[in-house]
Amino acid sequence: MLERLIHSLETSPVMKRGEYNYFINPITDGVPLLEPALLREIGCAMVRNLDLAKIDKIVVCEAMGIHIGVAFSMMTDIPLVVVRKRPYGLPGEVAVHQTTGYSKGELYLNGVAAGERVVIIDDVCSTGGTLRALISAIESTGAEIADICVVIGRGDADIGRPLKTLVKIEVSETQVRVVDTCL
Ligand SMILES: O=P(O)(O)OC[C@H]1O[C@H](OP(=O)(O)OP(=O)(O)O)[C@H](O)[C@@H]1O
Ligand SMILES: Nc1nc2[nH]cnc2c(=O)[nH]1
Repeated sequence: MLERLIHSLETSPVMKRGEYNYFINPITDGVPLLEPALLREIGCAMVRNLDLAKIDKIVVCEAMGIHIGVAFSMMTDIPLVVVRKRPYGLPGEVAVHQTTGYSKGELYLNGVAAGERVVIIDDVCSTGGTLRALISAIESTGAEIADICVVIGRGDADIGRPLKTLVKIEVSETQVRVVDTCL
């Protein structure tokens, strides 16, 4: 279990984005190639690790939450909401600011309503800026966040809530090391 993910991480190249050591991996970048078996491995691990009782919606963030969210939605039959990086101007749309280790932008949430129970999933949590933005957007709708899970955790970001990770990594200038797993 998780052998494919661990192998793909420990063979990931690392590049500089400013001062930030950015690892490149199929799950977090879609390149060079996303193997179905890797996606299945992650979907199964998420189903095992998340509390899915009475969940109305899965919330993911564009872009690299989408393939994970699609796999998870098809395995659980729970509908998927994609938080986008451009506005649609629909009634009730919530805009929040996102800051990561190497970028800043706006996120736009549609399709989540007061009283609903949602889970948030994403590819990676590093500074926690994206998850904090998603949490703030969902809280402002009056929906309840039942669980949060990322495939990869790097660092010890505080998102103000419990965070489940399938694997934890350390990233140096040249290398990714898996230091813990959910198993
Ligand atoms: O914990 P953080 O520092 O916020 O980093 C994590 C976020 O960074 C990446 O998103 P990014 O905004 O780079 O966009 P992408 O998904 O389009 O690659 C990734 O998909 C996470 O959502
Ligand atoms: N691919 C990739 N996505 C990220 N999102 C936040 N940090 C990283 C990183 O180092 N690599």
